[in-house]
Amino acid sequence: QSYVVHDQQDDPSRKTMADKRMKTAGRDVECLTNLDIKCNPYHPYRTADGSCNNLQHPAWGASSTAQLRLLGNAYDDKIGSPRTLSVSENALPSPRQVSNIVHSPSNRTRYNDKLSLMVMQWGQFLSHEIILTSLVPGTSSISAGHSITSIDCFPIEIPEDDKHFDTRCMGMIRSKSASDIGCVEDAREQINQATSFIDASNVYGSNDQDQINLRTGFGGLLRTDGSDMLPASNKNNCIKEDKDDECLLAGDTRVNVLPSLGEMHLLFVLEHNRIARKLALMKRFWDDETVFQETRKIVAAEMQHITYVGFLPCILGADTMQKFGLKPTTPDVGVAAFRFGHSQVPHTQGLSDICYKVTEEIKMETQFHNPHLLRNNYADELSRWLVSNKAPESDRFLEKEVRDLLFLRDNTSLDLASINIQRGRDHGIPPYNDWRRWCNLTVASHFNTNHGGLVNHTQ
Ligand code: HEM
Repeated sequence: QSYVVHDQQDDPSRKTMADKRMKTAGRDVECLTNLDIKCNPYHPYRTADGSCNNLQHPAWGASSTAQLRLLGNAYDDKIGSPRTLSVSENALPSPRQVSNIVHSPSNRTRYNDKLSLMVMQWGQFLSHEIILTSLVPGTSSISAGHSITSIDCFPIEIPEDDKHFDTRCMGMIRSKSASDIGCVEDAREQINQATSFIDASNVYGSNDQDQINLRTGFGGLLRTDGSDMLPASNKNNCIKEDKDDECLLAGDTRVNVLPSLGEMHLLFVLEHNRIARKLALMKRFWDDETVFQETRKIVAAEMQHITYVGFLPCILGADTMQKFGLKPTTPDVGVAAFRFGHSQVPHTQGLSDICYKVTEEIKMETQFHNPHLLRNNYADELSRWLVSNKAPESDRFLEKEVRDLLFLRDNTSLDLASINIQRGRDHGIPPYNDWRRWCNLTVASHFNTNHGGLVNHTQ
């Protein structure tokens, strides 16, 4: 293979797109269409935003494009109104009520004897690699504000007899509408801010500006804090202990959500720099851009390899892998199928010593948006804990820490199961039985929950 380097900045068509992205960086996203993009067919590397992967359809898989559907939408009005708002007999139960009956943890967590917690952690890291659904600007789905002022608020009703929450309402904001900003016509669609390919965009960012911010500009290296830790971010998206405290910066904004997720980001930044240093020694005439792009290519290939050789067979099984010829993930997975990993989330963050003995188990609810464990040099201990402890079974149960105590702060928290259900309605995802029909399965008339609940609520 020849390593001809085309400087993206010298390519006028790329410049136009980079300029457009620069304008939007740090602000609300715009959407890209095939018409916006002019590709250089000779450019040897993936673009930062995933455009031009397919020269005939340059926007396919690019960041800031509308998400696709396998089945048509199931909005109440077929345009964008969630089914739950229906006053007809089709009105749906509160997601929290469903969550209480279906997803409430069983007395004892079932563990999978074959899978370590790293399978869960890779799942989350990978899901952030291929999907970041834009929310309505200026809001955050994690804010549990109870005042409903905007049509984009989509709060979750909490039943009066709820055992955990004493308020009647859990805040949720609708995903941004791609239709509202002219990305698509007709019905409401959602936007993916990440590239859809496994191209390590969660390590390198999903647009030109983010990628530039993450690079040192010399030796092809990515930025660190100078001592093998992720660089500091200027955003306020984590818990700060004092005014000088800083959150972590990575290619995906969710890096601070949990220390074990941040640890995966750190691992890949260090891996990038390890390879870049070796390449720079071997190819002394390569400039920063060439070392960076060649290393990025190798790191993305590593992520693909881990996903297809390690992760997917654990999740899908060898037969399904064979049957579908290792097919890449399909549309709709982000809001529907891929959230299966929420049931594999454990109830702690743990540390293991060099003999892989667990030395500490820390309550999960103290660790959300709290990067201090990682920053206090526990990265190795966290990694050892992830690879040597069993993952909870992938089932319908979510641990209390994510079902009652998600993002706990000032006595306010959220339920991830309720949010998943409500998000499905927000996106107009068709009901369960439509998916069973699509998979050639029989239609279910009730959930056999062993709790005696939810019969006739299969809509
Ligand atoms: C480790 C603890 C985890 C926490 C605290 C967590 C939390 C969250 C939250 C708060 C959301 C946004 C919900 C919304 O507003 O709709 C979300 C989305 C999502 N999660 Fe998780 N999650 C975790 C693990 C996982 C795992 C293990 C997987 C997969 C194996 C996963 C896959 C997803 C996917 C695909 C989305 C949708 C992303 C998007 O559309 O932007 N998560 N998660």
